[in-house]
Amino acid sequence: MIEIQHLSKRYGSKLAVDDISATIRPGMVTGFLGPNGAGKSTTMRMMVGLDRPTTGSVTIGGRRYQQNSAPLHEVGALLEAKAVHTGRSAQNHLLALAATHGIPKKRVSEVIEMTGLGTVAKKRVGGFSLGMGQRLGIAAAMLGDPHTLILDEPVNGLDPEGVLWVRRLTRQLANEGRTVFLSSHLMSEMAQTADQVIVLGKGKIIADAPMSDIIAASTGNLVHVRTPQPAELARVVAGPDVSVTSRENGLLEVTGLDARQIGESAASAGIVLHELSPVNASLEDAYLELTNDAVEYRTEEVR
Ligand SMILES: Nc1ncnc2c1ncn2[C@@H]1O[C@H](COP(=O)(O)OP(=O)(O)OP(=O)(O)O)[C@@H](O)[C@H]1O
Repeated sequence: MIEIQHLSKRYGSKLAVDDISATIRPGMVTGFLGPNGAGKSTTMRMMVGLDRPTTGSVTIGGRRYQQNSAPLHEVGALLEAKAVHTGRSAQNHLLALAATHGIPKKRVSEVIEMTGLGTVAKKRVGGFSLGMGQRLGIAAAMLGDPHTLILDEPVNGLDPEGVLWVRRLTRQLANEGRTVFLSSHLMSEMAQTADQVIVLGKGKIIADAPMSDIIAASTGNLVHVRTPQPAELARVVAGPDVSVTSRENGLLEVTGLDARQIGESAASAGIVLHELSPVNASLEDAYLELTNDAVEYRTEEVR
């Protein structure tokens, strides 16, 4: 379990993380979502003691990272995939890491196997692609067989097969009862990976909810109705939770009823319909809407 309490981080005049509190539970995959610059990496760095909080605290398994006597057994983290001595082979990098943490050599072979690095384990890390670097980073995070995994953009640079692999691996680790916390700026990726999602925007938490709730909220029941009798239709569908908005030439936007209910009301009143179409906002739209005010760097629209 990771507990974040009133955590803030200021860099000069920039408040990168702004008083956030959250609990990240074991046995599930928690996604950490937000646009570039939202403060995800800074939060994750504070979790593992690489950055010092300006205020507040983070504990993992009830202790601050620095208080863990065997941190690699408690927490595995992938933060900067390429933060590796590039002259070494992947295997030697992992062996050195294992040796300094009292981890047996056998475990190195296991994580190499687990991350699919077998064929490149003896190659110099300097020549690794971004994807292979990510796999090596995940191998290093897994070395101590930790209870908690913190992965910053783990699918970055991976091919589709690699993305699927990360998804299965994180699911398996969560099923084993571990705490799995991973960041992404892609809603589509998170939708398929995370059980719970924390959305960060400009250093603040703007949502902390089960993924299924976020998906359900994004598919509200807006229905487009086109009819030559808009006033009559508005009258027959009227109700306390129903709203009807008139758009251009006979198009009505109805919320609060689904297409079947509207169609049946229209039929029983003898109203002609030219169009009856449910409009489902995509999950990506919901995410953009959620983070719209919280985007740090906006690309100017090309004219
Ligand atoms: N060492 C630093 N010094 C000054 N500002 C920093 C530092 N690290 C991060 N920042 C700023 O803090 C804010 C949050 O950055 P952070 O990297 O945590 O965001 P992020 O959500 O991880 O985004 P990305 O996906 O782009 O990495 C940004 O405005 C960034 O420029």
